[in-house]
Amino acid sequence: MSPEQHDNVKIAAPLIPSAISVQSVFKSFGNVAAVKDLSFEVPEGSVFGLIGPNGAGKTTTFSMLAGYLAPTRGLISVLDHDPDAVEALKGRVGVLPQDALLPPGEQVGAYVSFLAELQGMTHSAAQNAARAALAEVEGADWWNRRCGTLSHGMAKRVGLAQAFLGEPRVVLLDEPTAGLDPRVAYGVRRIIGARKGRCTLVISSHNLQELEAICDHAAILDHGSVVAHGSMAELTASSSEIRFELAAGPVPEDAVRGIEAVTTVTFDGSARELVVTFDRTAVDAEEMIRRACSVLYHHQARISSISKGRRLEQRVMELTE
Ligand SMILES: Nc1ncnc2c1ncn2[C@@H]1O[C@H](COP(=O)(O)OP(=O)(O)OP(=O)(O)O)[C@@H](O)[C@H]1O
Repeated sequence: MSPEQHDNVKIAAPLIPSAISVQSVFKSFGNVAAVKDLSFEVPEGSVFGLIGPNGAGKTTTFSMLAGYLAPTRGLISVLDHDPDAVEALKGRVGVLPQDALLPPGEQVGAYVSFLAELQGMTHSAAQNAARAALAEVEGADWWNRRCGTLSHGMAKRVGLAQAFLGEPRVVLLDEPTAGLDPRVAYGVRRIIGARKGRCTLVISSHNLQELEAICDHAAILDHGSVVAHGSMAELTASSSEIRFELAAGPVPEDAVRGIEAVTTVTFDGSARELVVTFDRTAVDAEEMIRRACSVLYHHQARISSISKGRRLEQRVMELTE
């Protein structure tokens, strides 16, 4: 399927203001078009996932949002400024690049507080901000450690601390859990999750389960273009589609089709999955589950599991090549 054939799921204009706006952005490297006609909005206060397979354009997009790369064409605004407006955005945007390296000979506390001073803080304010940021990533005890002695997971958390310095309004995280063992990755996810509601977070990641759990909005990229964007509920259709996994036994498809507000019913015999879509302006998902369960039980169907919508992973597989 070519990108042009994708049903570009554009959700209605956000009711909340955008922290980041990307409009018709193109980025080429020589004759390689890394990003083509990219447009999406990141609602203020959201946790926004940048999703896509290898080569989709995530890092290029991330680098443009962070002001590291200029678009070839199009408009990006971060908190109503060009992303490279260093002075205007100083202290208001925190960035964790994917391969951020710490200076091995520097002590953690001195390094993080130096970065805080670069944001314009006084020496004592910078020390306080560095202590607060390190405490947030559970690294308060590392103040006197040399960066070069930290494990990969600790270094990633120091990277997060520098991105959180001074309560930025926007935090950009590129692959924050890549290469971490599951326990450390879990800890990093917990730290990021605790930031929810305090700022706008943009997270680029390959880990779709992680993004589904943590993000409330996302853009799915493929071949340099956005193939879908919107709230996680919209992307996974969790408010308009119910999936029933049925154990061996009757599958009363027609009876389910007859339920008021049901729009389509399909049954995948190999997965034994009954997929019910419905008019969500007429009923909510919980009411549809109640109605469908009642019909399924009445016809002696045996329900193994019920889920709302598709997994993000499934949606991404459908939309990307
Ligand atoms: N500096 C560059 N010079 C030439 N081509 C580039 C450059 N940076 C990226 N590209 C190309 O642009 C396209 C998008 O790359 P990008 O790194 O943004 O994708 P990605 O989604 O981050 O991929 P991955 O998940 O593998 O990191 C790819 O085809 C890549 O080869």
